Amino acid sequence: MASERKFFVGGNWKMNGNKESIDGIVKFLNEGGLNPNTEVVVAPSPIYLPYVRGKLNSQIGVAAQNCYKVEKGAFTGEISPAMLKDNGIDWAILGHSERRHVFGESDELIAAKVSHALSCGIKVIACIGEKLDEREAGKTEEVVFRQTKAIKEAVSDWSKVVLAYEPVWAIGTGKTATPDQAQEVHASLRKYLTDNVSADVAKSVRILYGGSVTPKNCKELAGKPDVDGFLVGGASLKPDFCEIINARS
Ligand SMILES: O=C(CO)COP(=O)(O)O
Repeated sequence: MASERKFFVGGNWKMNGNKESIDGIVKFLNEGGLNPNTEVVVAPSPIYLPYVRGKLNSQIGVAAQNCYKVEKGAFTGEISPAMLKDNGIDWAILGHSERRHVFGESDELIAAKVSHALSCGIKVIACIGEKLDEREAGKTEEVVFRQTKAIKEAVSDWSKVVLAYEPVWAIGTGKTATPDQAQEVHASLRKYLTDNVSADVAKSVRILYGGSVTPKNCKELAGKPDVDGFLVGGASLKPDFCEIINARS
């Protein structure tokens, strides 16, 4: 089953890097002997998007970490999907937990962004995930289903969407979900998609895991049948990111 879905590894650089450090990352990615069976996309800070696009091998995709829900206008500080397209950028991460919880983005706003990005030809890495108190209260499914529902209502073409399950308690904490915990949620999400979208979409959509993925834990996570790749933060800034990209042979 999992083999029908191309393994996908995204590197979310968040608000990190400068030209010098980016040159280093680009060098190891361009020369890193990456598994051709893995789709790789990196997401630099917006100011470096064209810089990175210009330097990276064309097989490696580049994503924005966010974009806005309309094409243009009086929205100081925002970037539109049309502007991404204009700069050769094909992907956007939307609904990341830091956008939700540091910048207060709602399911409704994220859905509007997903819908507009797709309509402009930008592919979407749509993020979902529960907070620690929600997990401890037994509400993991309720939260990720609510977030997925908002996203599914905005999606016109699932072949342009990758889902990323990133439990908030695992992001940047060094506390990874166990492979069984990740598999359990991924399988529930696939069942949700079967019941609420279609069996075909459930079978074909890639569900990534994110949250303290490292070269050490990536292989075991990648061995789970419903884990189709990773969205990696901290470890995507280091040369051993290549080991994560090659986690599944
Ligand atoms: O938020 C993440 C990727 O989007 C995960 O970050 P870390 O890999 O640093 O935990």
